[in-house]
Amino acid sequence: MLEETIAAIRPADARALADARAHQDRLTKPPGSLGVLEEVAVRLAGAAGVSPPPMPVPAALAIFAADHGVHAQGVSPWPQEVTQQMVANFVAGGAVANAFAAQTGATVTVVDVGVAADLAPAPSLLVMKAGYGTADLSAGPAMGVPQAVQAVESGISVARSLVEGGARCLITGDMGIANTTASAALISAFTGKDAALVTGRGTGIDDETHTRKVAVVRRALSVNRLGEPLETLAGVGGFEHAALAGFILGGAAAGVPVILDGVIAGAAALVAQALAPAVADHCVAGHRSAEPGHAAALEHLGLRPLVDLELRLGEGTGGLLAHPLVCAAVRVMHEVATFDSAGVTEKSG
Ligand SMILES: O=C(O)c1ccc[n+]([C@@H]2O[C@H](COP(=O)([O-])O)[C@@H](O)[C@H]2O)c1
Ligand SMILES: Cc1cc2nc[nH]c2cc1C
Repeated sequence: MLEETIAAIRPADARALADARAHQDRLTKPPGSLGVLEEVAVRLAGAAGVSPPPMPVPAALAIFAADHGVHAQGVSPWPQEVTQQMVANFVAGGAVANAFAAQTGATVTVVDVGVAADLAPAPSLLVMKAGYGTADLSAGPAMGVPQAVQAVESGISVARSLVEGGARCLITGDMGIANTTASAALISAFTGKDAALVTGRGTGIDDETHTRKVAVVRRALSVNRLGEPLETLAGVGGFEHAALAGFILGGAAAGVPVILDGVIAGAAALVAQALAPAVADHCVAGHRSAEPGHAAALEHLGLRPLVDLELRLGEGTGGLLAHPLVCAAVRVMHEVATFDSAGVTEKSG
């Protein structure tokens, strides 16, 4: 399933990109006046292979949840049970992600890919466990490569079934206490940036904890074999990173744009990009997280974040906030009159 998905991912279509740029310049606005939004619409045209690209509606958010053995190293101020408690909150509709999803009309699917407990069944909860939390990545591999592949394929199948159900835009979400440690390790491994530059304060840690967290990330990078992308993922990643990498690949393979949330999605997108370099052509960076590794990941992916509101929540919140901007960018391509059709005189010279 993974190989077939990677093989189905096409780079941006050059003809659709050129058509979209030309169309932007015929619309009744000074060329370039919509700034970054013009580039977003052009990107989506390239990804879809047609200009104008389809409207990215309806949108579907998938929140992948998992626990992390590295929590035992004291890298997060929150107890591990918060992961399962927040999953229950998502399912009950009480989290920020639920409010933002309602605001933009996105559906919410919650996927347990490795929470360290069995959760109460619910219609909006998919149970696709690759384990009950990872092993401590600072002591050895977080998971086996077969487990990583299983979680990646879970993400692919969630993307596929959302698209089969009618979704025309996928938004990444995550939940996992201590997952900013794994994110920093993945980002350092894939970008080559030093651990100290990409390790942040996650949910809010003091200086002493941050120093320990940087050391934990360094240890993770030295005790694990960092070679093939799946080996690196299995060594220092989390089950939600694996599933998110699959979700991103699955959306790209299905020809549906994927709006990335924060640092966890950024780390997962690096895995996806290492497996299928063209995948970034199908992604939009919803926002830039306050977590320092996120900017490094986005730079490596060649993506420019749409909003920067100093968010550091995860759950898909930054991706959800960007969705109306992406919709507006595409709507312009469908509805705005051209200089010819509206009889507006073009600039001279
Ligand atoms: O999305 C982000 O950029 C982001 C930045 C900081 C924290 N988070 C969320 O906070 C949790 C991880 O934080 P921590 O401090 O436990 O590693 C996890 O549930 C993430 O969704 C998310
Ligand atoms: C309360 C809480 C909510 C979250 N949502 C995503 N990560 C989170 C971490 C905490 C601690």
